[in-house]
Amino acid sequence: MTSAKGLEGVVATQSAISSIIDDTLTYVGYDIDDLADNASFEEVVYLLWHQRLPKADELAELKQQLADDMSVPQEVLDHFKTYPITKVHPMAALRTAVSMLGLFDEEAEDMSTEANYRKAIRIQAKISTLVTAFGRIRKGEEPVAPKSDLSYAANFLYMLSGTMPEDIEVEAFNKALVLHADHELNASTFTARVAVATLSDVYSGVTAAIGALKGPLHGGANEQVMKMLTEIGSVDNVDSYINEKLANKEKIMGFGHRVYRKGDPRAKHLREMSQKLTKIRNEEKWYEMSIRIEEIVTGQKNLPPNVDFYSASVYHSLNIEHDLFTPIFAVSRTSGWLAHILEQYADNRLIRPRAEYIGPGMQTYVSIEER
Ligand SMILES: CC(=O)SCCNC(=O)CCNC(=O)[C@H](O)C(C)(C)COP(=O)(O)OP(=O)(O)OC[C@H]1O[C@@H](n2cnc3c(N)ncnc32)[C@H](O)[C@@H]1OP(=O)(O)O
Ligand SMILES: O=C([O-])CC(=O)C(=O)O
Repeated sequence: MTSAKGLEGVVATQSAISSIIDDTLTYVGYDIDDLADNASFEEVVYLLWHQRLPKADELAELKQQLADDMSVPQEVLDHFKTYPITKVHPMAALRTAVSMLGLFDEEAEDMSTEANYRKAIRIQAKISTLVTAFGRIRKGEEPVAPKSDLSYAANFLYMLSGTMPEDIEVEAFNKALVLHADHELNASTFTARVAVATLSDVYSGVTAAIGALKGPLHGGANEQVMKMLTEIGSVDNVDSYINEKLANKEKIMGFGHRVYRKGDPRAKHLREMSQKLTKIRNEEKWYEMSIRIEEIVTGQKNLPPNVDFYSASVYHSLNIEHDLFTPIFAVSRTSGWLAHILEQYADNRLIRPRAEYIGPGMQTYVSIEER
């Protein structure tokens, strides 16, 4: 037996949801550039779950279902107040909260296709309520109830800030949600599929996936990018900061990718949004610093930015607290996780690879007195 470290290059499943071929990302055959420029997040959710774009009435129905299901059991909100709330990372809180949601879902153990689809809608609806409510409760503010006439993107921003978002903010946020929705067999999606391939329930799959997304080599990188930008502080400091990191062989967060070689097609959309929003906010330094970092890292290491790099300055420009960046990634990626979970159930086989054993050969047990 031979092993591929990190399963690099291993094709572990078939999927009809999204593909990365020659650095082109598609959702069900639609180019991500096309979707980023034209689609609403709700349309993308439908696309990922049904493998076709919705007709107008189907989209209206999904939007209605999502709006109807956004409220979260009071017990889950109250539970937030029992956490050491100013210290816990919001991704850790979200991981617990999604698991707890399952306790209040009467259909949690119903494994029928219909019940699993209904749970997908409920989880997608409630996850943005959870993130925004946590963001408020930890500051001593009351959660804000969603408005049923707002889009998913607008509702998130509204529930988080308590004020109506501007059109440009909704446009940027919707685009970010579309861009993050799915990405073939990334680590968190694989995690979700492994969990449910044991025929565990949907909540297990999403909870496990949140845990995998949290790490800085995956979704957690967007928060680390903002930490780095904040530490650098100004364009003048970029060169020395980045050169020192590279000389010390440290990783620059938001760069590199396991699959893309020429570059992540999502990054340019976020770069464009970052330029627009930082200009509107009169805080161009975040964009200018990012551009200079990109020049250095691509120039010296030939590593292009990934989706996490420019999303940081975009979310910062939307006045979102930095530790909520990864939970926002989770809000969007939940749609992809759920699509993969439903696909896994539809043609399931336990996922159980092998390990190449590299430990000692056969040994004889020695009693504790003789060791
Ligand atoms: C949504 C997402 O999950 S996108 C990815 C988000 N994560 C990040 O941005 C974190 C920074 N990037 C990384 O750590 C990596 O590029 C990953 C995890 C994304 C991909 O990792 P892998 O395919 O396993 O590549 P690996 O980590 O083995 O790196 C290969 C080489 O490139 C270097 N490298 C990779 N990424 C970076 C980086 N961001 N900065 C500097 N060097 C890097 C490594 O040091 C290594 O060099 P070496 O061969 O001299 O030792
Ligand atoms: O595909 C990956 O390995 C990571 C990634 O870009 C994503 O999950 O969006």
